[in-house]
Amino acid sequence: MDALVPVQSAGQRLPVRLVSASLHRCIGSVSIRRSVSGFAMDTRISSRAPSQFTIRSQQSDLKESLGVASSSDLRIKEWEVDMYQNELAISQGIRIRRKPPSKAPLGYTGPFELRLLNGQVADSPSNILEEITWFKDQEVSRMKELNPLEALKKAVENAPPTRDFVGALRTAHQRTGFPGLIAEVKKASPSRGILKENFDPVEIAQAYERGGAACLSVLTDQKYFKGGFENLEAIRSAGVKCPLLCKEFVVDPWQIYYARAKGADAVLLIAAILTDLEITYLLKLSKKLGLAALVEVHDEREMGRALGIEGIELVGINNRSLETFKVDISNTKKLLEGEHGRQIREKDMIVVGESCLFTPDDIAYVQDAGVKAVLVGESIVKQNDPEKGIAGLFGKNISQT
Ligand SMILES: O=C(O)c1ccccc1NCC(=O)[C@H](O)[C@H](O)COP(=O)(O)O
Repeated sequence: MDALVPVQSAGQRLPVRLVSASLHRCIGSVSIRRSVSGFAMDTRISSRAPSQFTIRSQQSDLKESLGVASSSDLRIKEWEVDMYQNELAISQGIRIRRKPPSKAPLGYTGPFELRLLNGQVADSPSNILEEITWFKDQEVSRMKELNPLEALKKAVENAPPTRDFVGALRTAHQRTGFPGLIAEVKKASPSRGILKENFDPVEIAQAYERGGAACLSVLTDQKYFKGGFENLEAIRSAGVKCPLLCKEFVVDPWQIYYARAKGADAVLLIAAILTDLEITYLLKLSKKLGLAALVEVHDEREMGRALGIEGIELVGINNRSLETFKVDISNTKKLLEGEHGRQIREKDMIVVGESCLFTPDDIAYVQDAGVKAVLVGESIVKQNDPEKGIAGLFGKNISQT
């Protein structure tokens, strides 16, 4: 397993001196906790009915490595690390909390007492993205029980090679003169409700491919988008050649392995819910597994963060705020102006214009702003014939024929 890169990345400022100092002291614990929650501990403890003895000895290994004496000390350490993680996220302008706030465990004394005493902490999600993120955290824990990491790693080793997602977008852009299309296979969304009643993911995917899509985006979230990993698998096994983006809310490295095992060629990393360190790490992991990563941003701050992270090839600008649902395609133009636009051109990154694109004028608008690819769902999935929907969107048949 890759070692985690240092917690404090270049240029990052933490809000409180005390926390900064504590974070440095805690780097060891953060790394341990991240590898614990992401990989080692959950997987080992959950792997097929371990005996009480195994669990106890694993816990005592962990206690030893953390230098704690009792289970209550361990709970305190874990809780503290979550709090540090929150501080780090806040310092990067991330508003989405990764978990519902929890009270300090009994016996805790330390810097977070001050925050808890001062702050009014809302314990229900502040917006839909936060709600999804909290739900995902729980869902992933349950899914890990059923699919331990070690088994997933074996599946990944035996999986067929991935397809070149970024290459397909570049080729389509060169071939058609239009932005390469990532066509979204989506039955429903929180903002728009049900988009297509008789939803057949394979039929839609095949129609998109015939219509000239370069890549497909497949919603795998069940609760909020009525998607599923079975759709990803079915599209892959039906012989669709377009590279596939697993459209998920990634909060844990385990999900990257899972996406790869289920046939994805690319994953989505949403800057609004992930810290710079997490994006850096998930990006490296994705590359290691042969997956492309689409890093999605919505505002100037997130774009600035993405540009500071080494190795990002694909940046998506979402015209929809995932917190308020407000849509505005001039967001793409705004984020590509000035210094950010200059850096993107210099690095030859592919920018993907995402959401709310309905007409040839919309496509021309985001293309003029500088995108080389677009991600489109609603306007084409809703059509009786999604193949024709693509021609309507571009004002032209963009298929090979
Ligand atoms: O679309 C939503 O309601 C939504 C809510 C919370 C998180 C993500 C959400 N959507 C993801 C997307 O942004 C779109 O699926 C994608 O960009 C395509 O957009 P569109 O062409 O407008 O369907």
